[in-house]
Amino acid sequence: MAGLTEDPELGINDIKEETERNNKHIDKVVGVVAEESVLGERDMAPPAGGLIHRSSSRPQLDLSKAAIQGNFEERNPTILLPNQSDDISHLALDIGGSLIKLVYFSRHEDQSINDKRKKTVKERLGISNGNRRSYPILGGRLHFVKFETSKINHCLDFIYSKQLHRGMDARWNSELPANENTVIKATGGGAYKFADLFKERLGVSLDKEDEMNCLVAGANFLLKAIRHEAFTHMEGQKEFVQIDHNELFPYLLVNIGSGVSMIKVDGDGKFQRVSGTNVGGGTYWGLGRLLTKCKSFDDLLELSQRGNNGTIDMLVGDIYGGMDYSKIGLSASTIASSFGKAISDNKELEDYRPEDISLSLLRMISYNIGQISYLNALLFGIKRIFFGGFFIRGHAYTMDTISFAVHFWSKGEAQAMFLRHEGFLGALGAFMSYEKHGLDDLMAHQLVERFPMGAPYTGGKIHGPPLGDLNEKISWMEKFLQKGTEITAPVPMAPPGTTGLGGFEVPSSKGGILRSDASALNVGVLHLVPSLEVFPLLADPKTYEPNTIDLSDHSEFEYWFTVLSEHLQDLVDKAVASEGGTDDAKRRGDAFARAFSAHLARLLEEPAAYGKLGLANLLELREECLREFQFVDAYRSIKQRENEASLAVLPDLLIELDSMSEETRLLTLIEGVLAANIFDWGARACVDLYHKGTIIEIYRMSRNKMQRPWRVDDFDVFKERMLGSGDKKPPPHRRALLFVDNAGADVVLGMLPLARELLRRGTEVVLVANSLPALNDVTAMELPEIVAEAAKHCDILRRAAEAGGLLVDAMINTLDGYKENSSSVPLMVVENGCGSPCIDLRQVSSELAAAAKDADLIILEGMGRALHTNFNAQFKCDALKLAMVKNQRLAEKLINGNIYDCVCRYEPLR
Ligand SMILES: Nc1ncnc2c1ncn2[C@@H]1O[C@H](COP(=O)(O)OP(=O)(O)O)[C@@H](O)[C@H]1O
Ligand SMILES: CC(C)(COP(=O)(O)O)[C@@H](O)C(=O)NCCC(=O)O
Ligand SMILES: [Mn+2]
Repeated sequence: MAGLTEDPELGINDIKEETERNNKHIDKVVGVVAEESVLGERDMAPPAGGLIHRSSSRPQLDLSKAAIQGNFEERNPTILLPNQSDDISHLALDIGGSLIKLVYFSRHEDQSINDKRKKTVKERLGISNGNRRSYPILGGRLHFVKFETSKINHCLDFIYSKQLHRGMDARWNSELPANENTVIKATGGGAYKFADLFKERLGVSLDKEDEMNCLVAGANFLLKAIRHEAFTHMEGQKEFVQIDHNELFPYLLVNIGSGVSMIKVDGDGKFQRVSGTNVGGGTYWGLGRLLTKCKSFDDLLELSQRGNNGTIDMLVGDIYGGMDYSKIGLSASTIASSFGKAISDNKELEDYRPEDISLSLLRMISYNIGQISYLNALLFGIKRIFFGGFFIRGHAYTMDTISFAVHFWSKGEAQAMFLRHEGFLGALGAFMSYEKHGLDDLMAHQLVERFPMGAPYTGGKIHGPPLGDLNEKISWMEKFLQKGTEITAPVPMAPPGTTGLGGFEVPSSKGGILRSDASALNVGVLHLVPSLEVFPLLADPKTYEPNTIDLSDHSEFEYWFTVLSEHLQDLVDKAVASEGGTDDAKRRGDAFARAFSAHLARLLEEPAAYGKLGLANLLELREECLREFQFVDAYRSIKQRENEASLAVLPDLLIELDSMSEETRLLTLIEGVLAANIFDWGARACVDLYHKGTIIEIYRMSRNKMQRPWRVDDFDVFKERMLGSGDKKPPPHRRALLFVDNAGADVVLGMLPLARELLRRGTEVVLVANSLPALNDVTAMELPEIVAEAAKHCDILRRAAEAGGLLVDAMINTLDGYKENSSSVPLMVVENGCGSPCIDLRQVSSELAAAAKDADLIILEGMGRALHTNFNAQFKCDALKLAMVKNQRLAEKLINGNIYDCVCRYEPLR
């Protein structure tokens, strides 16, 4: 299998070498997946005995004279440790008998743009400086990688090449000498065994942390902080589970590494190692290697997929002459004795197929561990068992076998669960043990998992030296594709029925769905964004599910796979054009297309590879992928052109609106929002439409076609809330949050006039827009200028924008005489914290969260924000969801309607 790697900065070893050797022997490239890197000279750590002299002192954090930096009222102020001389590394290791696991942190570049809009919004909303957390986590990324312990030199070279052994400050400032007192937290036996080697090669001390402590700390962190970390795996079906923090304990943690530990966990730091077994991952790999001559663990696992253990295991039927032993509930295919047939006098090792041996061994060991785990769960009255360790390897058959054993023996009482970061528990725990990095209380909403290029294939492996820059990344992609055609083709499946279904009470993973390495899970990079918050107006954040479309339904995934694949070329063209169409842009465009196709192919093969996947995640993945190849804003010029065209007709529209009665005007405004939502460059049907007329023509056409009742039409209820009935005049809403969608007509001719109406009625309006570009969506950065332009033609908008501090720059010369308008309700703009056409309201900017506190009306607009996501979301205030459906299948599925049907769903707070 072609190997892309997990880490964004890593490339496949062979490919890297190819690049350096000027394209010779390209045929080596694909199909070879070395587990670890062979690093180029420039990345090599100094040889043993070299460079940095020893220091035996074991540094501690010096908290004396610790002081809060900046504002004391901030929730998580930065803490300065002036007397802290030793530089704390943000790398932690778990050096096990088989594998070295590495977790490291890289800091974000400081991206805070302190523009005036943000400042005024913050002042108005009474927020100081977000909620930055304490020293030194100011946002960053957590990376996960692994090496074989036998190749520890590659690991040392990797650490050296990334300068992970230098403390944070030294890494950030290359002028600073490496601090000889740097300590690295490490756990696992290798922390003792290799301490001297680390000192000699890297000049760092390993600060040893207890292994069990780390496993538990890692597991607790993952289960609390990462959404959908745990999943069940039965009969080939993965199901992600969200565990309530309050109901987490007690559980049994079974870590299947080289050996197996069973730990009863009762709380944070509260645990007891209750059992273990020496028959573990090392046994499978060790015995398997001897018996099959396999060269790698993955090969051994792969062999098992084609095996039939019935040729080597003694089955009940073998003993009972083909019959079941039904009295005690054993079918003829139950394994009576693993490897029992090998007692045969007339067969030698060579007479057995390696495939059969591997499967027999895998089943024996997995089943045995499942059974011992169950017994311990029974002994301690525990219902939940989490399995970790790299033996599991996300392998479907292994998980099914373990689940089966637990389910069978406990008669369904106990449940086996697995973890996406299976093998990294200890390393994460060691990482957590650094004091004062503030990570321990991070919440799920502050972590965003990303799968940068390199992610499509299995997680955590290092295949080559770190890629230095964008250029290396691109050439890696280019090389990859020259040979990597198989990446876009579905992975071939093993013929059905060859996976050895005859066996003990069969975990019924079908041969047909077990594919080579397909289910091994990808581990992404965790982005820590401490300023993200849960949207406070969600009725119930615990049950909130942003995605309307669940892509675990395979036909659904296939449909969207096709839609996104077909749209890809058009997107690449736009992206390349947005960067001037240069050769460099073309190269990046190609690389982007390859990377995104690779993601799609990986997901087609294993939809759960990146965790729980909804349509919103897929759309966001595409945007992330664009950004990765430095396409900042692919639709920039399209947005500009449409803004200008729309702003030119806005004055006429406003005059027309003002001539109407209140009632007609409200209807026309909502119609206008729906009609203008047709300008969506992400929808195939609409893009085809744009070739048929000018923006204004299409807008008119769209408006003329508006016919009530819309497919979902709650307008009358909304109107009553706004205008009342008879003499009853309801009070206006206090504050409305308008989640805007597309630039151009959508925002200018649709949402702005609606905002203006609300302002006129005395409602404060907050326009909520994307922090980063996505398709042709308008961003929070772009809005003030658009509003300023519109305000030139409209008093209401002008006064409100002034009151909201939006016109600080833009209107400086046109505002004489309108300086103070304290009487006007303000119009504000806040960013939503995301860069996607959809929105997950569990992760919004602190700015939006603050703005939400006084809001009693939210209006979600567009397909991405109101249909793909949040269609079923419930709020603590009135909510209006407005969108035109620009996709036939979605229209049929969601509203039993047709393309271009409209949704006006109003859900008043009851
Ligand atoms: N690439 C690999 N090389 C060796 N063993 C692997 C590999 N991938 C998975 N394994 C399995 O994982 C086990 C090691 O798991 P791990 O959790 O890292 O434990 P340890 O800390 O004892 O090294 C091995 O014994 C083997 O069964
Ligand atoms: C990406 C989008 C959600 C953006 O829609 P919007 O929120 O702008 O209304 C939408 O264009 C979409 O679902 N496009 C893919 C479907 C298609 O091309 O038919
Ligand atoms: Mn959009």
